[in-house]
Amino acid sequence: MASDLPPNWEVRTSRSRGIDYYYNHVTKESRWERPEEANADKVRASHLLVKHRESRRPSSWKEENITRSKDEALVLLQEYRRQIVSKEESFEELATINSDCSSAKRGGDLGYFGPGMMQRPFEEAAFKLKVGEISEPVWTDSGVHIILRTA
Ligand SMILES: O=C(N[C@H](Cc1nc2ccccc2[nH]1)C(=O)O)c1cc2ccccc2s1
Repeated sequence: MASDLPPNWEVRTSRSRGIDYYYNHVTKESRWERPEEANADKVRASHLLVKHRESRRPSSWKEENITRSKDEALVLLQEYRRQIVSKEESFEELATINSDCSSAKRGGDLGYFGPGMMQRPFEEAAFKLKVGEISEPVWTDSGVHIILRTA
């Protein structure tokens, strides 16, 4: 995404070849290819996960043995989504209280991630979102999620 150079890099022109190269004045490294921002192919997102009895690990910090059905999990998640979209509650607040993922301790924040780092349905949904947008319910082997893209 960001086309500007990462910190400490500058463009120089090779005297012998007459073409641009890239020089890092801190590390004194030079290279022909343009250095990309570290997060160029990454997104940052938070999520609220509701697990069910068929989840890959039907247990969480909230509940040792999760027995709700998939349908019950979806009803719960859709109510959380309604409260967030109507601005009755914040995403961070509801994720902290209700998410069955350990990221609940960080308001649902998963940090930056790139392709191949999260379960595929989650990754595909997250990369489709614009910053600030909340997904529809997304099913993975872990349960059902709503995702907020934050960067
Ligand atoms: O896989 C995790 N937690 C699982 C539930 C889960 N399953 C997921 C699938 C996709 C994205 C996030 C997900 N979180 C658990 O607690 O059973 C992660 C927790 C955290 C915490 C901080 C940052 C990344 C992660 S990924």
